[in-house]
Amino acid sequence: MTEIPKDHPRYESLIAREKVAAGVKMGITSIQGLIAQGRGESFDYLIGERSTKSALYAERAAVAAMLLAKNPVISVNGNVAALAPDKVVALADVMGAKLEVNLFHRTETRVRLIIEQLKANGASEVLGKNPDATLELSHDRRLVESRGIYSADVVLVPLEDGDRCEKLVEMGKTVIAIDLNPLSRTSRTATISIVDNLTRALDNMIKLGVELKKERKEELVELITTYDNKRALSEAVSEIQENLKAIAAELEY
Ligand SMILES: Nc1ncnc2c1ncn2[C@@H]1O[C@H](COP(=O)(O)OP(=O)(O)OP(=O)(O)O)[C@@H](O)[C@H]1O
Ligand SMILES: CC(C)(COP(=O)(O)O)[C@@H](O)C(=O)O
Ligand code: BAL
Repeated sequence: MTEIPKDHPRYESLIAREKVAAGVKMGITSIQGLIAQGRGESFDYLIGERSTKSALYAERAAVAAMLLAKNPVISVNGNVAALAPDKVVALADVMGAKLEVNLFHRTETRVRLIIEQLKANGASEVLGKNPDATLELSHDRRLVESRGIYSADVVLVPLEDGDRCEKLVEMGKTVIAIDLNPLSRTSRTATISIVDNLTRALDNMIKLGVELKKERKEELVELITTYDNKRALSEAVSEIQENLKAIAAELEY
């Protein structure tokens, strides 16, 4: 990895880029994952590279939904495994959730390497190697495990594809997306759309998980029933508008 000086103004973002590039070299991340990361970075710029108010609102509801779930599952792809293997394992622990590898550019080698990566970061069990169920999709993301994504009531899908997200919602599941693009089909079809960077979102969710675990069940139910995803998404778009307006005002001469 290229050494990134700690005092670089975009340190976090450059480290993330190095991690995804290293993921490709290790065979964990698909080459297409680099493009997905670049698209994410551009939206991160637009939201100001911080967790916005609307993101925190969605993250709180997402944590409540995961804590109340009977079978919560976190879906892991090649970008997630490169960027935050320690954080997804920590989140699964706090939430009592299962981890399942689910890939668009699926190869058995990548599935194996990602499982090894998660285990090296402390996961005891990772599903995805032996899919025994299918979603109604015409690509490899259809391959799932019956104990995992197939029967999950709540699924966390970071960096998701719109059509699988839609399918999971159609199956009656609560789908939590993490996607920096509030305009993506994923963001617009998920039950809870978190418009935030994967690494910041996971850090926030781990902290919130520890905090909300101490709450009464009624409080968690209240958080979910009062949550409005349209409001969260609309605020995410407004936050981008405000950010751009502030920059435009600065540039005006
Ligand atoms: N580190 C990251 N954190 C959060 N989101 C990210 C990150 N890297 C990439 N993304 C987002 O993940 C998405 C993955 O890209 P992909 O090409 O699958 O989107 P898409 O096909 O446009 O999605 P959709 O089908 O939902 O419209 C992009 O919208 C991108 O903004
Ligand atoms: C690159 C990726 C974001 C993930 O790919 P994989 O790790 O194979 O699920 C994929 O969804 C895509 O948009 O191309
Ligand atoms: N975004 C296209 C591929 C996928 O994530 O399923």
